[in-house]
Amino acid sequence: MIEVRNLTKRHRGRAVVDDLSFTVEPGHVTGFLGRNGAGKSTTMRLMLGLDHPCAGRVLFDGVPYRRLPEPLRRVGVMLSPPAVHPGRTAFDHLLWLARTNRVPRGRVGEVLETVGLTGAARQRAGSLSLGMTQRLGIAAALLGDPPVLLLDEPVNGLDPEGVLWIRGMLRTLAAEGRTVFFSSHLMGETALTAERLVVIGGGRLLADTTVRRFVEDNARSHVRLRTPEPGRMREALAMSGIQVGAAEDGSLEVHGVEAARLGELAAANGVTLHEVSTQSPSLEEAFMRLTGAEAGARTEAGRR
Ligand SMILES: Nc1ncnc2c1ncn2[C@@H]1O[C@H](COP(=O)(O)OP(=O)(O)OP(=O)(O)O)[C@@H](O)[C@H]1O
Repeated sequence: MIEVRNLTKRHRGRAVVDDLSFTVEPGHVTGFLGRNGAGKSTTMRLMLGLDHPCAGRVLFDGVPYRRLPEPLRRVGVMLSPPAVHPGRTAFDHLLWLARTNRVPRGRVGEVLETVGLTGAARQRAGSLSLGMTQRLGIAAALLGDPPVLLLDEPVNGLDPEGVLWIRGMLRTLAAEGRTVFFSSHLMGETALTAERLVVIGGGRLLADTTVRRFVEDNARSHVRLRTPEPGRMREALAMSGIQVGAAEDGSLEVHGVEAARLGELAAANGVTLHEVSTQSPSLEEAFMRLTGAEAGARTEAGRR
């Protein structure tokens, strides 16, 4: 479990992480989302003791990172891009990490296999593709078989196959009872990978909830209507006091009215429909709505 308590960091008097508190539980994949400059990297650095907080603390199963006796065995970390010596082979990079952390040598081959890098074990790290370097970073994070994983943008640089692989990997690790926390700016990917979300804006906590709840709370579904008679459909809707918007593809968008009612209305008015479908909102829509509202509120507060 990771506990972030009242974490605060100021740079030149400005709070970039502002009284941030959240808990990351084991057994789930938790995504860490925020717009550019929201404070994700600073938070991660503070979590790992790479930066000193002005206030607050972060505990990994009750212990601050710096006080963990064998950190590699307690918290697997991958910062983006992974820090790898370009002249060392993938194998030697992991062997060096294993030796300096009292991890058995045999574990190196195991994690190389887990991340699909066995064939590239003797390749110098500097000659690995971005996707392979990410895999090597994940191998290093897994080396100590830690109960907690903290990954900064683990999907960066991975091809579609790699993205699928990491999704399965993170879910498997969480299903094994580990605490899995990863930052990302890819909403679609986060929605598919994470069960829980921590969302920050302006260094403050905006949401700490499940992906499903976050979407339900921050975005609404709507009905899409496609018709060869948009003018007549608009008229029929207007007669019933229903407001309608237009999507970029020319279809009509209706909020707050059930698809069945719209179909019946079209039939009653003799309007041909080619599509009546309920569109579920995406994590991206929910995120934009929440973080947009929060950024607007901060701008307003700044003006006052
Ligand atoms: N050493 C520093 N000195 C001054 N300001 C800093 C410093 N480090 C970070 N900041 C500021 O703190 C804010 C948060 O930065 P941070 O890199 O943590 O955000 P982020 O959410 O990781 O963004 P991104 O997705 O762009 O990486 C930014 O406004 C940044 O300019």
